[in-house]
Amino acid sequence: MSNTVLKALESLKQGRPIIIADSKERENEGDLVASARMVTDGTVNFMVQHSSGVLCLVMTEDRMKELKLTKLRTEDHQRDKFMTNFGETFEAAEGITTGISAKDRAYSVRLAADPSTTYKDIISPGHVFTLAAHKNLLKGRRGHTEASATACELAGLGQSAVIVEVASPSGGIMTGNELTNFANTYNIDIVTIDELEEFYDNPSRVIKYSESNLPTQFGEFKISVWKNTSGEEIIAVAKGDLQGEGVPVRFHSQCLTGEVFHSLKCDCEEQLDRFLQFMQENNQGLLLYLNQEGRGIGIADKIKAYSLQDQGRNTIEANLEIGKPIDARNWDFALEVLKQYPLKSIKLVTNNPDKVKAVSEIINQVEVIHLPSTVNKYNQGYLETKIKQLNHNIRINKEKN
Ligand SMILES: Nc1nc2c(ncn2[C@@H]2O[C@H](COP(=O)(O)OP(=O)(O)OP(=O)(O)O)[C@@H](O)[C@H]2O)c(=O)[nH]1
Repeated sequence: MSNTVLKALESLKQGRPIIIADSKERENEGDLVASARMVTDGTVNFMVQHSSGVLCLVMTEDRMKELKLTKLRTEDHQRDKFMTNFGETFEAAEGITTGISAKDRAYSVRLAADPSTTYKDIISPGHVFTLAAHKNLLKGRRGHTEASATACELAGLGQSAVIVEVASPSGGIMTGNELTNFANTYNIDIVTIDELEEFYDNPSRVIKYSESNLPTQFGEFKISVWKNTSGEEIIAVAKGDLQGEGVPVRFHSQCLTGEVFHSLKCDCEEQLDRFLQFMQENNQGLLLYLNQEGRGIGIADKIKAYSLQDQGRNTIEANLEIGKPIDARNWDFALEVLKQYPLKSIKLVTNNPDKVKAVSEIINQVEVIHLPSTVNKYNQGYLETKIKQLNHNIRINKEKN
């Protein structure tokens, strides 16, 4: 289910259309939906060609007010069983010709969806219809208007969408199999309003996107990729029964220099390898591999900090000198992923007190296991700084064993 939603959100981010289908009980129809901020001229052209041509910009009521577009609710409105919240039509005040072409409408839509646009930048009436989404979205009204605003919000693109109803060449509105075939022909993602709502209501909004076996030199594991709605990813490497007692768990921050190039400046690769070995020996465990290169500052700044460390600064001083925090990591996404596993009591493998504090907030039984780090002439200062200034509980090994 959620994979479908995530794929659709990805399409919206790229300015491509998706189809949102509603239930048989309601209209039983599909609307072509695109993000109003991201929509391309080509997408609007496609939407116009496969609809009756009535292209609507969905926005919040507040935005409609800001743009001084009046909602068209009248007494008559009560007789509309769908309670469609039409607003006045509009188009860009400048930068278009007649306003009706797909290109002109795409321009008008993008303009109105741009938060910096004011009512002075548009004129009304124009060639783009408008719809106000209910302020409680699908909780307030289960229409395509609210579903499209929900989808765009989930994609991180604000509650502004552009929508049309998909028309059948027969002259009717497309439903059922005809809609599915249309989506397949043009490779368009279809999501239902129910799927969107379920996804929106899930407080963690993280999903396991993919999973496979992973044989390694340490043993056989399962690798999965978790995603959140911001498009961030966490890699989970798991082994065995995770419901048992004392399951080994580790949050591991990415370290390209250590893990790919086997740098001797840090103990990251050793900690990773030791944990994979530990999972294998225990025949169970969960590693969450986090995209937090350089304690969250990224590889480019980590290397900048390294060059200062080459000149004698320690790892803390170097980060501060380049204007970065000592540690920019945040554990929220990792904790949400951790919550998806049926863990009761764990052995948290780390030397970092911050990780212990974070994990202990969501799991009651946390035993902490400290794995040793091997000292060498390049990482000695780094390990000492971590022990003395960052309170890491590192047991130093003189030689790797
Ligand atoms: N900015 C910066 N990042 C570093 C440096 N050395 C290693 N890292 C990064 O530090 C992260 C690992 O943090 P560590 O402090 O080694 O260990 P930890 O993850 O906090 O704790 P453990 O669970 O005990 O391993 C990885 O993202 C590495 O890329 C450094 O000198 N500067």
